[in-house]
Amino acid sequence: MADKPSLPLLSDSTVLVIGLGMIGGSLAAALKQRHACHRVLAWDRDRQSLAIALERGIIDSYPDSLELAVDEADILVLAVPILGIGSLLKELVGLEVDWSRKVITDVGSCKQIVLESARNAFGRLPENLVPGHPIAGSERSGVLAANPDLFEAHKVILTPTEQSAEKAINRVTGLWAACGADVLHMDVAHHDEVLAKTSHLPHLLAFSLVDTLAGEKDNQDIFRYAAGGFRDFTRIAASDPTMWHDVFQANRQAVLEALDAFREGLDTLYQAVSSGDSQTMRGIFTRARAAREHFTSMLENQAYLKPMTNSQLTYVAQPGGSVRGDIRVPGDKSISHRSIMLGALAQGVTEVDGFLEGEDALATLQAFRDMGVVIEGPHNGRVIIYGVGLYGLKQPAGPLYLGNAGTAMRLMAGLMAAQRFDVELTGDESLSKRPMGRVVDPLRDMGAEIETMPEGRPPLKIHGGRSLKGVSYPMPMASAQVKSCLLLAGLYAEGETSVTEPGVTRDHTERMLSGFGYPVAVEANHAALSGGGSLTATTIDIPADISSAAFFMVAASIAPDSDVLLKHVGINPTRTGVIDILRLMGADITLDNEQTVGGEPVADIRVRSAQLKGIEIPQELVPLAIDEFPVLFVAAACAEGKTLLRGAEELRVKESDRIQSMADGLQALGVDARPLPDGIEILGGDMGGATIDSHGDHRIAMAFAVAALRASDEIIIKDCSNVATSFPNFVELADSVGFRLKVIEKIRRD
Ligand SMILES: O=C(O)C1=C[C@@H](OP(=O)(O)O)[C@@H](O)[C@H](O)C1
Ligand SMILES: C=C(OP(=O)(O)O)C(=O)O
Repeated sequence: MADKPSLPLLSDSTVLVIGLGMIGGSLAAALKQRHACHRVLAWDRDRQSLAIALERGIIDSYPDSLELAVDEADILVLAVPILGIGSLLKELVGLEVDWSRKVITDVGSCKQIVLESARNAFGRLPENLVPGHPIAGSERSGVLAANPDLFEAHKVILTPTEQSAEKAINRVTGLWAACGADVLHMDVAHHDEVLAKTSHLPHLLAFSLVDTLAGEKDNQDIFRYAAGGFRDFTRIAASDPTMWHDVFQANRQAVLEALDAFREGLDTLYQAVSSGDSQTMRGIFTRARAAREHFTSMLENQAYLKPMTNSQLTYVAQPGGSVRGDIRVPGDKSISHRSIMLGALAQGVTEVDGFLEGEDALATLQAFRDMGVVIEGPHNGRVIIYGVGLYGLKQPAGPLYLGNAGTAMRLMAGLMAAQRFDVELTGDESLSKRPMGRVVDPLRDMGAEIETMPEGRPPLKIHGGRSLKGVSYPMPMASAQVKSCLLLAGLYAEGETSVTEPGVTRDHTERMLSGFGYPVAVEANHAALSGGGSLTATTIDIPADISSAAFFMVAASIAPDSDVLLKHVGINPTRTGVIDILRLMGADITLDNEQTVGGEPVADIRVRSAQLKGIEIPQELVPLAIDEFPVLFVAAACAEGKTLLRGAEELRVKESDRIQSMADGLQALGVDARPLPDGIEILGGDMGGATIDSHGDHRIAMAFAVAALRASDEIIIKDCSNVATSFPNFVELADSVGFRLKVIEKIRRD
C-alpha cells in the first residue's frame, strides 16, 4: 500500500460555512470541537440561526455581510439547499474579494448540478472548486440538530473536476478528515447514479408510502397501530421537504431510472402475489434477505460507514492449560459445498442439515443464488434448496465471487464450463494466487473454453455454449477438487468421463452423486460416470468436519490432563488420515457410536492426553490428511524425536504456502523445523512464545492457537479473520474447553 500523502493542516485556515442547516451546523460544530482550524465563520440568511450557533459555541463569529465573511475565509463550504447553489455562486462571483487563495466546496447530494451552476456563474470550472458530499444525515433539520460527531467514521465523497487543483483537493480532503470522516473520490455521473439508488429512491418511497396511507380514510388507525415495520421503513419521511424537493429536481434523470427499475421489480411481485406464485415470492424474499444480511455484515465490518477498511483479527493465546469437555464442531466444509451444488442442479427440493455457516460454504450458496436458485437459510445449519435441474441455472448479473474457497472455484469451474452462458469466477487475494491450470487444462481437453490470468490463476472467464466430450484423465496430483471438477463437468458431457488418481482422495462427490440417484462407478482410485442423466433431490445430514475436529484432537493429545469428546464427526475413510497419523504417534483416540448417516460414516471421537513420538508419515496417508498437516506439525513439535513428512508439495499451494508458514511460525517458537520442497522435518522440543503471521490462512491461525497449550509464553497470531471461512465459532468453542484465546479487532485501512 502506498503511503497516503500527508494532508495540509488547517490550523491557519478560516473556514466559512454558508448555510447553517443540520449539515452546515454539524460541520461547523465538528471543526470547532476538534480545534481543527483557526476560525469557523458562518453566514446564513436566517440571522437567528447564526445567533444560536454563536451562543452554542458552534462558530466563532458571523460577519455583518457575506462579502466580509468571504473576504476573511480561506475555505468556503456551501451548505445551502441544492437548488440555491446556482444563485449563491452568482452572488459570490460578484463580490469584490481576492479569490486566488480561497477554496470552494459544497455538501450537496447531487453533483452534476453543482458543476452546471459553477459553469454558469464563473463561465468555466474554477480550479479552486472541489465539490463534495458527506454521506451522513439525520431526519432532523436546522442548526439545532447540529451534531459534532455526525461525520465520524462516515464517508465523504469528493467529486473533483479535471480542473480542480491538487492543492485545493488536499485542503478539502483535510477539512473532512479533520472531522473524522473517510474521504474518497468519485466521478460526478457515477456519484449521481449511485446516490439515486441508495439514497434518493428510498426517500422517495418513504415519502410516497406515508403520504398515500395518510390520505386514506382510516389513517388514524393506520398510524395508531403502525408496527415496527412501518416505523422503520418510513423514518426518513420525516426529512426536510425543501431539501428533498431540490434533490428530485436536481437529479431527475438518475432518480427516474432507479424508479423504473424499482417499478419493474414491484410489478413482478404484484403478479406473484396475485397469482399465488410461491416460487417467485420465495425467490425474491430469500435473495433480498440474503443481500440484506450480506449488507448488514458489510456494515458491521464498517464497509459502508468506514469505506476501504476491513477488520483485522489478532488472536492472543495464553500459554498452558488442559482441554476438557464435549463439543460438536461445525459442519463439514467439503460436503457443505457439494450439498449446495448438487441440490441446486437436482429436480425437486433438497433439505440439508448441519450445513457449515462459514464464509467458504456461504460463498458457494451465494453463487447459486446469483444464478437464480432459490435457497432458504441457513438457519441453525438448515438449508432448503429448490433445485432447478441440470439446465435451469441462469446467467448471473456479474462475476461470481468465491472469496477464499478453492473448492468452490475448482468444482464450479467444471459445472460452469458446461452452461449455456458465460460466467466469470473470482476470489480474494489468496484464491487469486492459487493454480487453476490443474482443472482448466483437462476441462479444455473436454471442449471447454476458459480464459485465465497468467500461469492459470483466477479470475476464470468461462465461455458458455460449448458441448463437452467425456475424457479419461490420469490425474497428475492426488486432488479431490480436480477429480470432482471433472466428474461434475462429466454430468453434461457426451459419453463417459473417468479419472484415475495417483493416491486415494476424499470421495464426497462420488458418494453424494449416488445419493442424488446418479450412477457413478468407483473402484479404488478410479471413478467414472456418463453424461445425460439427472439428479433427484434428497435429504442430506452433514456431519461435523473432521478437519475442524483435528484441532481439538491435537489439542487434547498435547495438553496435559485433557479429555475431550468430539461429537458426530465425519469419519469417511478418505478423510481419517489425521486419526491414523496421530495414533501412529501414540495418541489415545477412541471412536464410539459409529453409524452411517446419509451415506457418510460418523462417530463420536474421544481423545485423551498422551506422550506423542515422532514418526515418518506414511505416503498413502498424505492425501487423507491433507488439510490437517498444519496442526499435525504442532503435534510433531510436541512429540519426542523427529517427524518427517515427504510427498506433500500440495501444501505449498493451499490458502498459503503451508510448509513455509508453519516452518516460520514453529521456528519463531524455538522449534527445530526444517522445510523441505515437498514436506518438513520437525524435531520435538520446548516451545516459547512469539508473534506469528498466519498469512490469512485459517488453518495456520488455528494450529498456532493449539500450540499455545504447550508454549511457555503467550503466542500472538496475526491475520486471523479467515478462520471464519471454515470454523466461524472457533474461539468460543476453544475457550469453552480450556483454551485461553482472546481476539483483538483492529480496523485496517487500505
Ligand atoms: O474436494 C475438497 O473438498 C477438498 C479437497 C482438498 O483440496 P485438493 O483437491 O486441492 O487436494 C482439500 O485440501 C480441500 O480443503 C477440500
Ligand atoms: C485447502 C482448503 O480449502 P480450499 O481448497 O477449499 O480453499 C482448506 O480448507 O484447508
